[in-house]
Amino acid sequence: MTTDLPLALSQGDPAGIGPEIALKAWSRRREAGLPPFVYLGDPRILKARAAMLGLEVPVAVSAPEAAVDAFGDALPVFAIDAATPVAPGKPDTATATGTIAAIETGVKLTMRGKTAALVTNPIAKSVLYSSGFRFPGHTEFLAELARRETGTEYRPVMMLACPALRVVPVTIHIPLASVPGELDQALIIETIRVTARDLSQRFGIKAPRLAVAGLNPHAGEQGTIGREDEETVRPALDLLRAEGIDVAGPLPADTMFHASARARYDAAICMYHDQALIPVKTLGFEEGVNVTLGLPFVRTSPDHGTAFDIAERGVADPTSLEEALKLAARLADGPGGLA
Ligand SMILES: NC(=O)C1=CN([C@@H]2O[C@H](COP(=O)(O)OP(=O)(O)OC[C@H]3O[C@@H](n4cnc5c(N)ncnc54)[C@H](O)[C@@H]3O)[C@@H](O)[C@H]2O)C=CC1
Ligand SMILES: NCC(=O)COP(=O)(O)O
Repeated sequence: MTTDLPLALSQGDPAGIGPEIALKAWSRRREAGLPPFVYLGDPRILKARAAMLGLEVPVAVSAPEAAVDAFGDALPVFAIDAATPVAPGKPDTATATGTIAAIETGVKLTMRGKTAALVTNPIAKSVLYSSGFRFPGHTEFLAELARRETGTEYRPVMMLACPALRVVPVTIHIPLASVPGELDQALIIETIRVTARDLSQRFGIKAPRLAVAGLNPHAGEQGTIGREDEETVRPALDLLRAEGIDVAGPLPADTMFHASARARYDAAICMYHDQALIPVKTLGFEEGVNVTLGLPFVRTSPDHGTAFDIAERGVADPTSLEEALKLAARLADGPGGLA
């Protein structure tokens, strides 16, 4: 990373594995070649987790401006008071305020030039929803926080990437039964435009090749197995081709993800969450990264969730977080990324 700014790393759900993988990543900073980062969260929770798991990590409360210098000797923490006890593996709505505050702080620091990019630890959507949080996930919340900073509306697009595959779900965290109703040409067109632009401008892929999955089995089999692929997806792709975007499809999703099919595109555009995330997590769960396109700043995240089931055990793998930190630093530096 050429910038002298640290990355901001939000705490995520403190009852999950976020604190543990942050501690482990810091411990592996030299061998993993990690850029400096400042953790946004409650230092007492981090210290308690380190002690519980037997991780010898010094934690130093630090302003972002001092974090790069501090990083060699201690894990710098920009303190956000959680004001509530946390039990690993036991999600609690009372922690939502601190979780949300860490994300808000990360956006402010990054958009105001104090940190180079934002990396988010996983949140449990259900915990935040039960506290009244009205966004489906980070992706949409970050666009709203960016709008509050600049007054501009952003179209956030989720992309997950591992060395073998990049995927973009057009619809994200909605019930499967709602997908056909939510899919429309405007959503498909906007999602693909943002993907093509950011793959080119941020990832340095000059003319991105995009493969678009149909919604239905066999991409609708000429309209005989569902009408959406002919009536919604295909016309959207025709319009994008007329704009010069390299899109293939709608393609049968079941034959898009084997090795020789993957060699024909730079990203797969999928119609719903699991159509996109099953292949990418199958091919690269350990090193997969979630990156939000369409924002005026860089945001990445590990591909996994809060893993409450292992939060007490000390067995969480920090690799995906480490890859998210490295990708955030590369993207903050300019075009590069996983290309
Ligand atoms: N970026 C984010 O904020 C994300 C948040 N989530 C949230 O996470 C919560 C739990 O979701 P799940 O579907 O259970 O997925 P999960 O990824 O938390 O866990 C799935 C399985 O993978 C294991 N696992 C996950 N990360 C691991 C790691 N680093 N090392 C070792 N094992 C690991 C878990 O122990 C579990 O058995 C949900 O509330 C969901 O909303 C899920 C994905 C992304
Ligand atoms: N399944 C991906 C996921 O839950 C991440 O969502 P987000 O919080 O990054 O919007």
